[in-house]
Amino acid sequence: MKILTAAQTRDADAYTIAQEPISSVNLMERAAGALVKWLEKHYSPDKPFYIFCGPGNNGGDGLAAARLLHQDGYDVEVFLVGTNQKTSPDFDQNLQRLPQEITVSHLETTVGVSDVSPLGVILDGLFGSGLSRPLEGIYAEAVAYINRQDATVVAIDIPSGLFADAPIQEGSPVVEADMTLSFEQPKLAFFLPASGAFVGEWHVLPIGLHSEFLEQVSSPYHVLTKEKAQSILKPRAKFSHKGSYGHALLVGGSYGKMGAVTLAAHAALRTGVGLLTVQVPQTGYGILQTAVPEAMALTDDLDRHLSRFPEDLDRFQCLGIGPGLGQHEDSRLALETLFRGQLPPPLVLDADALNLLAADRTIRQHLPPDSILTPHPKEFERLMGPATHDFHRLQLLQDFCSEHSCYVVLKGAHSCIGSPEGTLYFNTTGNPGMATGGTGDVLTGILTGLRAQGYSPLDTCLLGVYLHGLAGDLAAEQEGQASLIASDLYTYLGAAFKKLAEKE
Ligand SMILES: NC(=O)C1=CN([C@@H]2O[C@H](COP(=O)(O)OP(=O)(O)OC[C@H]3O[C@@H](n4cnc5c(N)ncnc54)[C@H](O)[C@@H]3O)[C@@H](O)[C@H]2O)[C@@H](O)CC1
Ligand SMILES: Nc1ncnc2c1ncn2[C@@H]1O[C@H](COP(=O)(O)OP(=O)(O)O)[C@@H](O)[C@H]1O
Ligand SMILES: [K+]
Repeated sequence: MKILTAAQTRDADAYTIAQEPISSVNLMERAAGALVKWLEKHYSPDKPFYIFCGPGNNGGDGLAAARLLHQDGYDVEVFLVGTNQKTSPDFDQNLQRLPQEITVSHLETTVGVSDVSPLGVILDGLFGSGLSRPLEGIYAEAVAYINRQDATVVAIDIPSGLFADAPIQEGSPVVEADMTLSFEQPKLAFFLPASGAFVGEWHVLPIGLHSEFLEQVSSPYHVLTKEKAQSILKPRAKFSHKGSYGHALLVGGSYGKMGAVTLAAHAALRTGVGLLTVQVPQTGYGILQTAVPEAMALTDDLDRHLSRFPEDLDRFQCLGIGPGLGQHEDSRLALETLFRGQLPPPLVLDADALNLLAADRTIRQHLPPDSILTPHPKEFERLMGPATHDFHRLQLLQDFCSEHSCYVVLKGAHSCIGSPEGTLYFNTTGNPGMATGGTGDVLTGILTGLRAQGYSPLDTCLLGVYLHGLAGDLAAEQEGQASLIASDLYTYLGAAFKKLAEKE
């Protein structure tokens, strides 16, 4: 699913109005209808609704929703905020249509306005994708008032005060929504930490924008959906054998960090890879053979850290390097020798492999094309320097992928996969239970296992990141988020594969 900019959304709107054709006010009616249908499904008529409307079409949506909820027997109160300035024509029309019985207050100030019922629902229709500058005056006051209330806050289209596709200044007024109901497409801001924190849970409500426009419009930003991940998944053939599913090599582990490569090994095996070998320093031999009997072990000459890669790399279809590797100079030299030598098998690089890469710009120039890198934001910062804001970080991600012809998984609540063409995919699975040590190592194992099976680098990232998050969601359903640990992710990977394969 594409993510459109605010300007593209306006164009989609205009195209639909002209081509369907439908009047602008009827398109608003359709949006409000979708909104109210969702609200009525989730909130019973004993919940009072407090609807805050600004001067634009977002306020118009709020007014239309007020009328529809009222018609269906809900108790509705409307607050008009700063609407003594110029209002949009569709706002005006919906204000005229508002039934007389609905209480309407014009807010000039929130001083003295009593609190709403904590059992009620506030609909935030102050501003939508038309926001052009930070909120001030009565708008900022209304945002502060909404944020003080204990009622559930549902934002229409986007929390007021957020820009759909641009950063907000720190401390500027933004509605803190529990839920955001976004028309037709999610906004880019939903996926990024600084702005996404205001959005709460979000849902997309289709409002029938013209499919022709949505198909032909070009956007570098995509949502990684279940359908997309499902389309990548390959079934296993009846007469296949372990030779059909690739041989992966994981290289990592050092004294005190054998757990990382062990987690990755379990995860690689659970992706269905045919064979797995793990290269560890000597201290790791017994640990690995005991913890992961399905994997073959190779040992380094050294006891506590790695200093070389196996000679016969050609027999592996993917090489995953990094979990627990450490940053010893010997390991850095081994990486440099690997990069400067014959083209190695496809690579997945994580953790200390990335830190070594960041510390030495000359090896980075030899990064083999089509490699997969999986930094968290701090590792990414070491590679690319600090970003001034989340949107800038996306630009840096695109620059890195295109400069090095590689694929980067920038990990986070919505992990973002960048490709050399500049396309970015935002993941939708996963939960905060996964913010615990070792979950990134599991991802490295998953990606290494999938890549060894012949998935393209992009498909490996999309399928692997989706499954990793889905395994986390299934694990959290059973174990809860706080108690989730990294090994739960590979334990639930089988269930994630099954769930992904299910047709709805
Ligand atoms: N295609 C769609 O997605 C549809 C969108 N609709 C709604 O329309 C909204 C967009 O409507 P608008 O473009 O009218 O945008 P807004 O409702 O966000 O209002 C923008 C208006 O407020 C002014 N403004 C912007 N920032 C301001 C600030 N900081 N202080 C004071 N005034 C400010 C602008 O000059 C403009 O007049 C969407 O978010 C959605 O709720 C629906 O009604 C219909 C279909
Ligand atoms: N709040 C969150 N919501 C969803 N996924 C998360 C969240 N926090 C972390 N994750 C996921 O957990 C993994 C953490 O990886 P990483 O930071 O490398 O951990 P480690 O180095 O301990 O293995 C990433 O895949 C990331 O996307
Ligand atoms: K809003």
